[in-house]
Amino acid sequence: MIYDYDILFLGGGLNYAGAVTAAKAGLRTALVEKKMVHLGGTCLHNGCIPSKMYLHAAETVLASRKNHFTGKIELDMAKLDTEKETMLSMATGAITKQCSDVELIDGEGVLIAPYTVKVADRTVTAKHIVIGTGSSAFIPEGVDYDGEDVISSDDVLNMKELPEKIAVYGAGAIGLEMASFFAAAGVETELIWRHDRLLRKAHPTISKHLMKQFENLGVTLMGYQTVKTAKKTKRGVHIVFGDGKEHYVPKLLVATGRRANTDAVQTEEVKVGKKGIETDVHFETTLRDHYAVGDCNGKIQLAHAARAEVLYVVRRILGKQREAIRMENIVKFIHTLPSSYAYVGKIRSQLEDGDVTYHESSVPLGGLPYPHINDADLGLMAVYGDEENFIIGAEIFAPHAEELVAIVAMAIAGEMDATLAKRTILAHPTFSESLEKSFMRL
Ligand SMILES: Cc1cc2nc3c(=O)[nH]c(=O)nc-3n(C[C@H](O)[C@H](O)[C@H](O)COP(=O)(O)OP(=O)(O)OC[C@H]3O[C@@H](n4cnc5c(N)ncnc54)[C@H](O)[C@@H]3O)c2cc1C
Ligand SMILES: NC(=O)c1ccc[n+]([C@@H]2O[C@H](COP(=O)([O-])OP(=O)(O)OC[C@H]3O[C@@H](n4cnc5c(N)ncnc54)[C@H](O)[C@@H]3O)[C@@H](O)[C@H]2O)c1
Repeated sequence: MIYDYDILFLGGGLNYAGAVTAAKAGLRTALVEKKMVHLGGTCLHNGCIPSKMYLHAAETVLASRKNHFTGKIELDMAKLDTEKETMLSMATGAITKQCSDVELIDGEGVLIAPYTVKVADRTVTAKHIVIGTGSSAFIPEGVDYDGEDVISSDDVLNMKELPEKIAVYGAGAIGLEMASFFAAAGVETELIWRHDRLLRKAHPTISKHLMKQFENLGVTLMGYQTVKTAKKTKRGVHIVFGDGKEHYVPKLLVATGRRANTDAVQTEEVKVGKKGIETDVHFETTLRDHYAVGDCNGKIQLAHAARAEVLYVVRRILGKQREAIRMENIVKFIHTLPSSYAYVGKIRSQLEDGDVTYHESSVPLGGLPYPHINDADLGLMAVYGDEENFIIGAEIFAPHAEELVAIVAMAIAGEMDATLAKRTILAHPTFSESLEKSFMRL
């Protein structure tokens, strides 16, 4: 069969990185994106980048509330939104430029048969197809999303002014990040979730301290609650909880997870499961030469995971990839304020459930001058070693924990044991010196 392309990427989120690599390697490459002005996908336009920009701004407001500052700093959301749009259009322009050797096809693509994608009235074929159609906000039954008062993270990241009060439903990555953003920015914030603790699977001290951190921010914690119905009314959003109690709030942010976008798959040979498009360890679907990467395969919903997966697929097609990706080596984090939670490798709850002997070395940050200066008295560094004291994981609760955890991520990838790690002498005064201390005590 003669194909139009060697490789076609369906969806232009992190898939673009794979398309650029494939085209550079000389493959005839196409990328189909239904919203070409949003090339770069959710991470760039409605996810990682704008949310971190917002958190960074709110962090400044929070820091300015300390006693030794005078005056009141407020967040101008309209100006922040304008700056965000400028930054995003620059970044989209840069990505488009990188794609100069990729044929960009603007439109919604559907895999209608093996090796065949239909975009409007055009049908194109490719020897390899990489699906990267992402995910969308999941709205639970009974919740009437309207995009104005009952909103999703997409709507928050396009807000032109802050509400006076908001309730956030769901305590995963988005719920915790956005509750931190609103509270730090001075919005009266409620956090509603269905379990007793926050971050139930995290180190128990971190879980406890994160709750304390939210209390310190002034967030009203409403655990053990499910929202049965939520609907906009004249008095605000009317919420009825599972136990029948009623509540009114001006705005409700629904952050109860994201579901894989799988509608583009219209051929039975590619199996779609409950979590997303089914794939093996090589991200190949049930149909040979057809791959699914990123959020749509339901494995890990993170931008760097999506990027690693698509690059893995392209390198494998080019015959350059030998080892499968170790999913445990992917750093996971939640950006809360002032301390964030990050982990890599195995965490304590997984180690407790398994039958491996492990050691834990934890260093609390409370009482140390440098964390105190940085409002991180609730922080903790926990590093885990196996029976032979090889480093197998870490959980960190500290400002920008997602950066600090990189040290451990590299130690794990490099199969370092505690003896080698102990050779490291890190700077003072920093957060990383507490990590050095946890290596020393392992
Ligand atoms: C608020 C928020 C904050 C986040 N923060 C972080 C963070 O800090 N760090 C992190 O790692 N991750 C974060 N994430 C997750 C991250 O954004 C996603 O994991 C990542 O974007 C997934 O990339 P993807 O390429 O799989 O999908 P996407 O980026 O969603 O890209 C999919 C693309 O496919 C297109 N598409 C869909 N269907 C079709 C079709 N039929 N035809 C053509 N095109 C189609 C879409 O328009 C889209 O551009 C965040 C997510 C959200 C919502
Ligand atoms: N810093 C980051 O890396 C970052 C930031 C934001 C988002 N993300 C990614 O985006 C994805 C989506 O984030 P999210 O917070 O929406 O999802 P999530 O899976 O992290 O959390 C969803 C929350 O909603 C709850 N929930 C699920 N179904 C529910 C239901 N029917 N009723 C009530 N509660 C329910 C869950 O118990 C959980 O607390 C995450 O998987 C994450 O990987 C990552």
